[in-house]
Amino acid sequence: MNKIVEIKNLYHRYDQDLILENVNMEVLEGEFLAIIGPNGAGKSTLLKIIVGIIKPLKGIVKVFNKDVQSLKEERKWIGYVPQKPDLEKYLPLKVKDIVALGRRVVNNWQKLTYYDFEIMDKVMEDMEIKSIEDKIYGELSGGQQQRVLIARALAQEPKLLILDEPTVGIDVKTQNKFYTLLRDLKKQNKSIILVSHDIGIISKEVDRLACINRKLYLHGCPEEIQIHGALKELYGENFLLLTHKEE
Ligand SMILES: Nc1ncnc2c1ncn2[C@@H]1O[C@H](COP(=O)(O)OP(=O)(O)OP(=O)(O)O)[C@@H](O)[C@H]1O
Repeated sequence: MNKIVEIKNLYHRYDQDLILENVNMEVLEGEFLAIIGPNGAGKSTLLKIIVGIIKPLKGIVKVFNKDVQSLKEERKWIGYVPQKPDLEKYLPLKVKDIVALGRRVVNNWQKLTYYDFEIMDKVMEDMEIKSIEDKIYGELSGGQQQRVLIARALAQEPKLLILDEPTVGIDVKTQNKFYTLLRDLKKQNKSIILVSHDIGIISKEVDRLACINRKLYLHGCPEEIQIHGALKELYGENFLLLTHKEE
């Protein structure tokens, strides 16, 4: 199966602090990988390296079989939902303007077409924000803002979706809808990387889990991680990981 992301011997530091140490992992086409680990473990940093926003200190990072720093057109195939960006402070944009950014990235900032609007409508309906499309983003609740950011990333129709704690502040109903959406994307052979602290939910949804705390502790299916006691090693507590993955 095609490797969409391949990371070898990755190291990164901020100032003198080593944040990632010898991380090796991969994400296959159509695979749903969740990254878990305690606060400050380096998860967001790893995502930013995969997206190409941060250049690592050392190591190989390939996305779509190319060095991530050399991606050109392929960069548009990556949809990224960052953790708590404070867009609203700077931009008085409406919901639909932010979702449109996802389409503009793909169509090279050309005038939006009928097709672009169709996609925007679909993702806004999926994230239940169509009714607030004319509202100013900065005036929405935290959960509503998060849905807009997810819709923006989905509007790109990405081949690789990278999500940094996307469901924080989102109500349970919308969270369920969101996971259903992720399942649909997986069926379309899209790859997904999700950082989340919600171990219970994600262990039901994902193909593999990567446990990170500076180093990669384990990279395997949720059941395998439970057997190896990686969560205990990671969090220093005895974790009961509930895996009810349906066939
Ligand atoms: N731009 C930066 N400059 C300096 N240090 C940073 C920077 N970004 C992150 N760090 C530090 O690097 C470490 C890892 O941060 P990171 O955000 O990657 O962790 P995380 O696993 O995503 O944490 P959380 O679960 O709390 O979101 C933290 O100690 C953080 O303070």
